Amino acid sequence: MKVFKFGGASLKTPERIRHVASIIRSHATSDLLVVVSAMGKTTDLLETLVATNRTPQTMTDARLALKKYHYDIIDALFKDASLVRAAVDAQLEEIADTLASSLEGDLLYDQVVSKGELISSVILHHYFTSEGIKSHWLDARTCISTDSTFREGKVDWALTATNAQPLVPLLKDNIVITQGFIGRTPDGFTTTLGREGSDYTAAIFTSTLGAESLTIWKDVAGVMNADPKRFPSPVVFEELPFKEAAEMTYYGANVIHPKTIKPLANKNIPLLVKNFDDPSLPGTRIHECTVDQLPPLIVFKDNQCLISCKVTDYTFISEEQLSIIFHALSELDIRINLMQNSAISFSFCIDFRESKVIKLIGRLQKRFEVYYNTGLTLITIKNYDEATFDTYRKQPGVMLEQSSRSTLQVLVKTGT
Ligand SMILES: Nc1ncnc2c1ncn2[C@@H]1O[C@H](COP(=O)(O)OP(=O)(O)O)[C@@H](O)[C@H]1O
Ligand SMILES: N[C@@H](CC(=O)OP(=O)(O)O)C(=O)O
Repeated sequence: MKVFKFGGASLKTPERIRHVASIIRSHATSDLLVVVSAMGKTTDLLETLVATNRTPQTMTDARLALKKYHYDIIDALFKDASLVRAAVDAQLEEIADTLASSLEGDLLYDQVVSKGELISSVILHHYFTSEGIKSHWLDARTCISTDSTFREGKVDWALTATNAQPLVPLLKDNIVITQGFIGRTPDGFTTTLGREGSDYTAAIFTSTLGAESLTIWKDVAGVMNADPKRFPSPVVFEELPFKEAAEMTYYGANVIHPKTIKPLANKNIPLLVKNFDDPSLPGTRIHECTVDQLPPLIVFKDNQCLISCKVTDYTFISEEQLSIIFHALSELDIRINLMQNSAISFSFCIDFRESKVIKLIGRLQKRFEVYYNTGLTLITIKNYDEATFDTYRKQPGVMLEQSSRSTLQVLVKTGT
């Protein structure tokens, strides 16, 4: 069996959804698990419904936009849209009920933001069925078990593997369509696996079911040495070792979610990144291989925050102080993207998630003088050559820089 994953960019219009059906039809009508994300920018819209600065007006606008966007897609896909409209309405009503409940914070976020995938998978299931593709709709939450770390659910692999077993016979006669990005806690709350986490869901199913491959369909020709939205003509890799792909995603190449590689590499299952618009293109095969002489890989990670902790009494930064900082980071589940220390201060760069950063700074201020900057981009150049090394070091606004024999990282001021 195989697993296919289609992201929001591949599902954003009725034409693209028709194209998804044609890709599926040309590959198989059974032994295929299809994982889908929310359509287009739906997840961003859902986030505005739970944002801390939401106003009645932004909420009304977002609700109307959500309904109109999905209705327009449904009306273009179905002759009789009433059944599918009703299914979408049911999800929208659940969102309204949840927003009116006493839930709050990250728990509320996950109950609402998870709805995008539920809506898109219902529409696709009905569309496949109307097109004669035998499709079974699966609620991914009945398989993907997580703990209660809302917004970043940690997967219970053993339970998930047990939950997924009933899929094996089901896949013999149908394709199974399910949602990326979402899971469920033991006490029945929905969790999300982190923004852009549908790739990870697809890898979990692939690994758990022992599928022969995972294909992620993207709006690019494959994995490239730089984001084509930032660079005019990057090189497309035909193949890439798991290790290189894992490092690229770790540094922030958002073509694949960082957690996707490990479950596949551990079971030696190839990951194919294929072009959605032109499936005849070879795409990129990520697997166990060696590739000589990779070109410089350039990765931009936006929305970074630099925090500097300075000791106040001229003591040098010691293991004890570092342990206080790392303990706070670990308790708040924050990952460091770059770090550097001097005699009396320790600086590190993390993703800017406002609520977490505020909590972290509050804790660190008890022991240190704390300074921070936001609106930064971390640029990583792996396998740098002389030209790229010079270009990136000399650009304006560099706040922190670090290089090893093969990798250069610069943290640059880009926003406010
Ligand atoms: N190294 C890279 N190679 C290819 N695409 C990249 C790379 N880095 C960033 N990207 C971006 O990733 C995008 C695809 O990811 P994404 O928008 O998350 O797709 P989806 O919605 O299908 O999950 C591309 O449009 C491209 O701009
Ligand atoms: N819809 C979620 C999960 C996801 O993975 O989406 P996409 O596959 O479109 O990146 C998000 O936008 O974060």
